[in-house]
Amino acid sequence: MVVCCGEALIDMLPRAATSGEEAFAPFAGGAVFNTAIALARLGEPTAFVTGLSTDLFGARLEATLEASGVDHSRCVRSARPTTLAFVTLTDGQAQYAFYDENTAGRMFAVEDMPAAPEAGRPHFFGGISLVSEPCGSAYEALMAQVAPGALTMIDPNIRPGFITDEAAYRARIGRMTAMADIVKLSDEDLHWLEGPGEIAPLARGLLARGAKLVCITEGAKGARAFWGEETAFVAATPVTVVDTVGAGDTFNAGVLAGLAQRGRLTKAALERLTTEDVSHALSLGVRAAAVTVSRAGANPPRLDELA
Ligand SMILES: Nc1ncnc2c1ncn2[C@@H]1O[C@H](COP(=O)(O)OP(=O)(O)OP(=O)(O)O)[C@@H](O)[C@H]1O
Ligand SMILES: O=C(O)C(=O)C[C@H](O)[C@H](O)CO
Repeated sequence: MVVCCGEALIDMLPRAATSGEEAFAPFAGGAVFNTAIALARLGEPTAFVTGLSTDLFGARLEATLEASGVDHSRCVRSARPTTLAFVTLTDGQAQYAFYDENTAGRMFAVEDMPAAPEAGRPHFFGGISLVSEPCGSAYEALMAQVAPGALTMIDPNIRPGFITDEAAYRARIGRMTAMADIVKLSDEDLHWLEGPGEIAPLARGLLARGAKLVCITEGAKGARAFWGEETAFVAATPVTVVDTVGAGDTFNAGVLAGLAQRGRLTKAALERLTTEDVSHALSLGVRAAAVTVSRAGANPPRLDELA
């Protein structure tokens, strides 16, 4: 079972109203929520840890978790509101404005979890929860608790417009990427974190700081991976893009599910990665993400929708 830890929110997506005025429609989202849903729909046993509101949107998020078969028994319920993300689209490319003041997700605390963390299970972290406080500190502490005994993966999913204390955020992502066995970054995230330059040496810098596998996504081009002295590339699946919401999140689930299918989702097994393992994982990530970009909101695919 993979444990996904981070934000569940509502993406408000622009819709042309019949009157011609602007309107927004709610879709279940949050980077880590999307990864959890995608993993379960790809057939991997999945648990989700977050601060979940009991409001109308929280109930909708919980219903989506339930319908997708995600174990949500460790979510912290509260009457605080659900975090909202207002999305603008330019040629399908999403930009986000987040509203997380005093929300159930932002106020998440490890000590409020109804059951103890699942030590020993693979854990996934990321998203805007690593920017805000107090949840950022809570997820970092949870990662520090599980990382010595369990495989961990991080996708910081960097949203520069949302970061207020850049020095503190850079320090946190530096500590968490050094703790993680698998680091995923988009090419834009890689340059925001590591500066300008060729992708390969920047990715290898992350390997030198402790990661065993680094995945770099390049939008419509596809995705690359770096491990040991090796590298692999899988081209994106060409599709008609509706919106890119959840592309990277679904890709992450494909990578985790692909590694699990090859028996590589433990710290020890990750040391013995082969090109076939990584190509299988990248290819599942790329194919699943292509379905996500081809429909509205994140809404990741089930395994039987990949054909
Ligand atoms: N236009 C596209 N056509 C086909 N596949 C795409 C397209 N855009 C993205 N993808 C797939 O999704 C993967 C992740 O996309 P991207 O690099 O944009 O990640 P990201 O920036 O983390 O995404 P997001 O933050 O929107 O979730 C890509 O590697 C690719 O496989
Ligand atoms: O949770 C995050 O970090 C997000 O960026 C969430 C977005 O609103 C969206 O659901 C996924 O990219």
